[in-house]
Amino acid sequence: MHIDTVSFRGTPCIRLQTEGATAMVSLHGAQVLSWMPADGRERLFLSERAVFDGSAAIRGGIPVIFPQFGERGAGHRHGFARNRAWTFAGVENEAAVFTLAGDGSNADWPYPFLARLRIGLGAGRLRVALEVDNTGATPFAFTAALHSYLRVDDIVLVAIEGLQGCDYEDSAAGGTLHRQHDYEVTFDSETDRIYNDVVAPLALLEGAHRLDIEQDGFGDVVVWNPGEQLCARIADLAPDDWKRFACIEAAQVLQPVVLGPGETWRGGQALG
Ligand SMILES: O=P(O)(O)OC[C@H]1O[C@@H](O)[C@H](O)[C@@H](O)[C@@H]1O
Repeated sequence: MHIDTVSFRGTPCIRLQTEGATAMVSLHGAQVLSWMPADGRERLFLSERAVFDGSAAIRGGIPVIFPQFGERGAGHRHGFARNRAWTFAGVENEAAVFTLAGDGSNADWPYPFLARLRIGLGAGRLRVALEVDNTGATPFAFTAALHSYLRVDDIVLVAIEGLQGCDYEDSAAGGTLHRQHDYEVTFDSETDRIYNDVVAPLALLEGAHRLDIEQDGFGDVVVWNPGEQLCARIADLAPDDWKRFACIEAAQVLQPVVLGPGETWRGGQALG
């Protein structure tokens, strides 16, 4: 894998290149901002209005959500990891490794930890894996997600396969519980769901395009698209951007991870 440091949209990034594919990873948040497989077609959505000055999370790419998903806890919405400077630690086993260490001084989540994000790239495949070590002396609990913003041409033509039969919490309808009866998930308004116990691989379909999505370690899948009305209220999205992405997140939300001293948790998402 060829690695160099570049400025992308004005923010310092590590660029990964192999077999004709390229990925840009921002040191801010260890966030993959761009992924172009060898066919040269960008697969991730990154908002033109994304903020890169650290004052907010970067809207798009693959934000790392840790140690709190959404507002399920006393800490920052979607956790602090997406707003921290991570360290590029080099390449190990063909994957670029980024680390973030906590010394327990964070008031909202006061636990020592070491997080590693491993990013592997192939001609047509991207794999992102999060590892968390408990480096302290007491157990801690956390929730997490790889919040992938997958780029589409028109959300109304998009379908997700692989969730039929799964139960989900509908966050856009007050957290009510439902079962996915239809074979495909499609989008016609705000969609914000947490599917649990997902085992089948997923696929994002749009016309002739298909993106396969696999996950391991993570038990849940979050599907999010703000729809037109919520999109209009999100400052770092353009009014039409809701048409341009579907978030399919490998997540561990409904059953928090509990990690004892010296233990490690791992979860990953592969796209391709
Ligand atoms: O605006 P944020 O903090 O990046 O969150 C975006 C969305 O992230 C999704 O994961 C949540 O399910 C949504 O409820 C939320 O709106």
